Amino acid sequence: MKIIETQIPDVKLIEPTVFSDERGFFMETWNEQSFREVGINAYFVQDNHSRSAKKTLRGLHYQITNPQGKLVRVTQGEVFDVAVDLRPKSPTFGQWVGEHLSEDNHRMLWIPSGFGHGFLVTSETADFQYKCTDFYSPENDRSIHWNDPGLKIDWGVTDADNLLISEKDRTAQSFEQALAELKEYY
Ligand SMILES: Cc1cn([C@H]2C[C@H](O)[C@@H](COP(=O)(O)OP(=O)(O)O[C@H]3O[C@@H](C)C(=O)[C@@H](O)[C@H]3O)O2)c(=O)[nH]c1=O
Repeated sequence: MKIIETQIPDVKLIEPTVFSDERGFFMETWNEQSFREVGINAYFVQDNHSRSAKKTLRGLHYQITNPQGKLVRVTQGEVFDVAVDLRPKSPTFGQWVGEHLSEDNHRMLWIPSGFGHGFLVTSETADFQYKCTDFYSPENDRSIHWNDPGLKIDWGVTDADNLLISEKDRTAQSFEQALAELKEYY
C-alpha cells in the first residue's frame, strides 16, 4: 500500500497493493493495522454504496455535529472526488483537494471528520463505496453549494446546466452561511 500526500496533510490518497493474476485481482480495501501504521486511525460504523449516472454531482456534504470521517473509493467507473477543509481552526481551512478515483487506479481517499465532501461522475456510470466513522444523522446533514465562489473548486465542468444534482444540493447554502454556523460549534 502506498500513501500519496495531498495538499492538505490530513487528507491522504491511498494506492492499495493490487495482486493481479489470470483470475483477476485481489486487494485489501481496509486493514485496521496497516492503515493505523500510515496514520489513519479510524473506527468505522457505516458502509455506503451509491450508483450515479454520468455528470452526477453529489455534495458538498458534511454533518454539523457527529462529523463523519470517510474512506472513499470507486468500484465501477470514475469520479473526480473533492474534500474541503471545514474546520474553522485548521491552517488549511477553506482549502480543497481533488483526486480522480476509478475502478482502474483503485485509489482511495481518506477524508477525516470536519471536511465537506463531494464528487462528480466522469464515466457513463459510477459505483461509489465508502466507510464512515459516524452514523448518518439527517438532522445534522448539511450541504454547501458545489460551485461556491468562495471555494473556487476547479471541477473541470464546462456545462454546469447539464449536471445531475439533487434539489437539496442545487439549493444548498453558501460557504459563508456554512461558516457562520460552523463557528457556533467549533
Ligand atoms: C447519506 C445517507 C442517505 N440516506 C438516504 C437519505 C435520502 O433519502 C437518500 C439519498 O440521500 P442523499 O441525497 O443525501 O445521498 P448522497 O447525495 O449520495 O449523500 C452522500 O453524498 C456524498 C457526497 C457524501 O459525502 C455522503 O456522506 C452522503 O452525504 O438516502 C440514508 O438512508 N443513509 C445515509 O447515510
